[in-house]
Order: sequence, then C-alpha cells, then structure tokens
Amino acid sequence: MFVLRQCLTLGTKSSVRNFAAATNLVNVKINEDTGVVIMELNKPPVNSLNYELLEAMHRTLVKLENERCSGMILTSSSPNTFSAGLDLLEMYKPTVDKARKFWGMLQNTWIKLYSAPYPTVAAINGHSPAGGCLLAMSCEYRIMVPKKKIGLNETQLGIVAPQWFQDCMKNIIGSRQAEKALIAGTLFSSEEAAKIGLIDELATDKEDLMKKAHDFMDEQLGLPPLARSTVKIGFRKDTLNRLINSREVDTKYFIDFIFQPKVQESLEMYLQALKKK
Ligand SMILES: CCCCC/C=C\C/C=C\CC/C=C/CC(=O)SCCNC(=O)CCNC(=O)[C@H](O)C(C)(C)COP(=O)(O)OP(=O)(O)OC[C@H]1O[C@@H](n2cnc3c(N)ncnc32)[C@H](O)[C@@H]1OP(=O)(O)O
Repeated sequence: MFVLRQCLTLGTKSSVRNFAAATNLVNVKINEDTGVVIMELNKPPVNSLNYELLEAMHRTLVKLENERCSGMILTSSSPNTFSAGLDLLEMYKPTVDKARKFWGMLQNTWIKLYSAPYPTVAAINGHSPAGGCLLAMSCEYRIMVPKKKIGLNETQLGIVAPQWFQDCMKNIIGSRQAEKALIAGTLFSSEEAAKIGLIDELATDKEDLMKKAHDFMDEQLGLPPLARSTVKIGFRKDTLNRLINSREVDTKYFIDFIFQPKVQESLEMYLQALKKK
C-alpha cells in the first residue's frame, strides 16, 4: 500500500530510493493517497543520534515542508530501541568545532520537528531514553509497546537535560511530575509512562503500534488543517521561541558543560559500563 512517492525526490522511483539511501539512516515512505509519511530511524543497533542521523532527519523534515505531507509517523527499524538518545561519542572528547556543529544540528532538527504544522505521532517501538524521549515528546501523540523504558535520564549520567528538553516534558506531564522525574533522571516503564501521561496509549506489539498510529492520524486528517496547526503552534510557540531566541547561549552552556573534566569522566564511565553489559 505504501509507495515511495515521486514528488519527494527527483521524479523517479529509483531517485526516491536515492533520497533515502543518500545516507540510509532514515527510511522515508509516503502513502500517496493520504500524504502520510512514515519516517523510520535506521541506524543500528540503537539509533543513537549522531550528527549524520540528525542531519538526515533534518533534511527529511525540510523536504517534507515543501511537499504535500499531511502527517508523519516517527518510528525506528530497530527491534528493541526507538532511539538511545544522543550519541555519547559526540560528547566524549570531541573538538569544540565538532561539538558545536553537532549541537546546532540537534537544535535545527528539534525546531523543525516540534514546529511541524502537520500531525506527528511517535510510534515508540522500543526503549527511548534521553534524546530518544525528546524526539518522542516533540511529536503530538505517543504510542508505545509494553515493557520498554522512556524518560529523561540525563542526571543519572552526570549530565543535565537542557532547558528545552525539560520544557517539553513539563508541557506534557506538568511541572511537579517533570521536576521529580528530571531530578532523579527517571526512566519510566511503558506502563508507568502511560499512567503519568508521558505516553498517550499503549500498544500490544509493533503491528498494533502502527495500527494505532494510523488511527490517530486518520482522526487528525478529519480536522481542518489550518485551524489544527494554528492551535498546535499557539501551544508550542513559547517553548520554541525560548530556544530560538537563545540558541547561542544554549550552545555555550552545552560546550562549557561537556568540556568539564568531571563530565568527561562520567561519560567515560558510562560508556565503559554500556560496553561491558
Ligand atoms: C537548565 C540548564 C541546563 C544547562 C545544561 C547545559 C548543557 C547540557 C549538557 C549536556 C546535555 C546533553 C544531553 C544528552 C541527552 C542524551 O541523549 S545522552 C544519551 C543517553 N542515552 C542513554 O543513556 C542510553 C544508553 N543506552 C542504553 O541504555 C541501551 O543501549 C539501550 C538503549 C537500552 C538498548 O539496550 P541494548 O541492550 O539493546 O543495546 P546495548 O546497550 O548493548 O547497546 C548496543 C551498542 O550501542 C551502544 N550505545 C548504546 N547507547 C548509546 C548511545 N547513546 N551513544 C552511543 N552508543 C550507544 C552500546 O555501547 C553498544 O555498543 P557496542 O558494545 O559497541 O555494541
């Protein structure tokens, strides 16, 4: 039923494949009847968000702005993980230039995703810590398979979730719950996340997940798009503008923070623990 739509690319089916294959890091499919796009993160094993994956996402989001995209479902090709969050190797002993470029691309990608006028759904098919949770929270609706983990666990790594990550969480679960979760760096089970409203729905498995994502999308497509997107952007503009108006300061926080020797030590220990698992 899904075909790669020609107008996403240079005009032929094979150029569509080239568009996705330019990096191979995201698979993009569009239903030519409805205009609904499925963007599947495809950086095995855990979709850690490095510069290249973020750039591929950003490029896709920019392209969708100029196409007849009516809605987007964000998911991943990994069997176990939606996204493991930011690629820790981007923060571990980088050069200042590399870290700055990486952070700028994360900001770009988030701004595009958070402000997309069309409906967005995260079909969370696996674990979704930290930056993975940010991606999910940036969509309008979250559906998740059972028995996985989601949350902003930065504190547990000895790092701090940036203000805009925190704002996204506050907007969804409220200030008190967010404060507790952020201080502790809580990773919630899918079931706990559903209870506090961090996710909207539980699915039984991947098939059910995608069905529910399409059901949500169908409901949204029945609404007048301009009214829908105006309300969405109205709700999101303060959070968006807070970052847009302070991108340089935010980048400086990031650089100053990660270059502290204590933070580098924490990252090194965490990376080693992950490797030893
Ligand atoms: C208010 C003012 C604030 C001011 C603050 C200013 C600045 C803030 C500064 C910094 C903020 C930076 C923000 C960071 C947000 C992040 O996203 S940090 C990343 C956090 N991610 C995690 O903690 C997840 C770690 N991964 C896991 O827990 C597990 O991998 C998993 C996702 C649960 C999957 O488990 P599974 O068993 O399937 O896989 P493995 O663990 O065996 O992993 C496979 C393979 O992948 C490597 N890997 C995993 N995660 C990452 C990662 N995030 N980055 C890089 N590499 C990763 C893992 O090491 C394995 O590698 P291999 O052994 O070589 O195969």
